[in-house]
Amino acid sequence: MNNLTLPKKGMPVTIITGFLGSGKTTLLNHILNNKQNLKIAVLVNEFGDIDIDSQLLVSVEENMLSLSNGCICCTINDDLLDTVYQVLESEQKIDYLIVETTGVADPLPIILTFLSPELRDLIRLDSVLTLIDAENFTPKCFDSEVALKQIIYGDIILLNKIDLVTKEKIEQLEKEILTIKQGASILHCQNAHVPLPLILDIEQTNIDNYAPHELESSHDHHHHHHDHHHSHHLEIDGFISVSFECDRPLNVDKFQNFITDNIMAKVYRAKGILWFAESELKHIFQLSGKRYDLNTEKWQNPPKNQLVMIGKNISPNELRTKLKQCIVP
Ligand SMILES: Nc1nc2c(ncn2[C@@H]2O[C@H](COP(=O)(O)OP(=O)(O)OP(=O)(O)O)[C@@H](O)[C@H]2O)c(=O)[nH]1
Repeated sequence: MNNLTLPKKGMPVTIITGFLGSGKTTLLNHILNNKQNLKIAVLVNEFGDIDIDSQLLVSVEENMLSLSNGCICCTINDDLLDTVYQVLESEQKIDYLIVETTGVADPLPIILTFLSPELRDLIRLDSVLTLIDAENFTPKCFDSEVALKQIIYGDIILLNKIDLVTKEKIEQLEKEILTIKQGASILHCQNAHVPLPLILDIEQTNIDNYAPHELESSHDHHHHHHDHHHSHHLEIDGFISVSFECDRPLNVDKFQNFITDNIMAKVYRAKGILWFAESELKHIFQLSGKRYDLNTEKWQNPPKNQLVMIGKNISPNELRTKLKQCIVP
């Protein structure tokens, strides 16, 4: 990152957006692993009510801030402001702030918060990066309005997971993305590996692209752009999030059956930390679309199970009941 000369006016902020499972956390880890001496604060926001992402991130010590309580695009705008002030007032000088939105966040209210009078003289919104899952993306954007907005408001589109598709599919995806956003800047990547000078401190967000009435006090944003209430947080574009926690081990065979019989058919995205009676290791479960994997590492804390599942038309009670049947008696 020799090209970075920081800071310019105000602390730079990069927003990472992109649909469920597209590779946002993978990109954040890539940035944190290659940031060299840059002091980065990260703000992650989870759709589910268990904060799994911060456990999957490489350690950033005290500069890791988490907003779990729903979706930052909606009613926790004030929390977002407070958290940003906290970063700005931090005793150790922070060079850069990276915000990872949930996979179902509309990025516009978040962008507007950073461009609002409360923040725009203190920070500099550098760019909005949008991850796209090359394997699972469809032109209909999963019938999700937010997925479409993530592309429209992205300054750079990272077409990720290119290892899982053919060259022809990549070309076709590019065309589809360009019909959604004319003139989009698209980078291809695998495991979100892109040289950092191409994505950080690139000054791509142009405040002039946003109408003056949108750039008013951030306190008003969600009234203008969203009129849903707190209780709708976990149901956006028909996606609902179901969480499961328990401090007894699961039977691995029963869990495998649970995945094939229930999760694969109905759940679009799942992630979790799992404890199996048959293993002394911690298992990290990741599913997006039709693909899942289980990785292992050593437990650092007392073992337990934490799983978040996101999908449309899924029944929280049914999923939780079936998961309970996987617990070793
Ligand atoms: N094969 C392949 N897998 C990838 C690639 N990038 C990410 N993954 C995997 O895709 C899964 C989802 O990646 P994440 O980075 O957690 O996605 P995310 O956008 O943060 O997910 P949410 O926050 O839940 O929306 C993980 O299992 C990653 O290891 C890639 O380029 N190729």
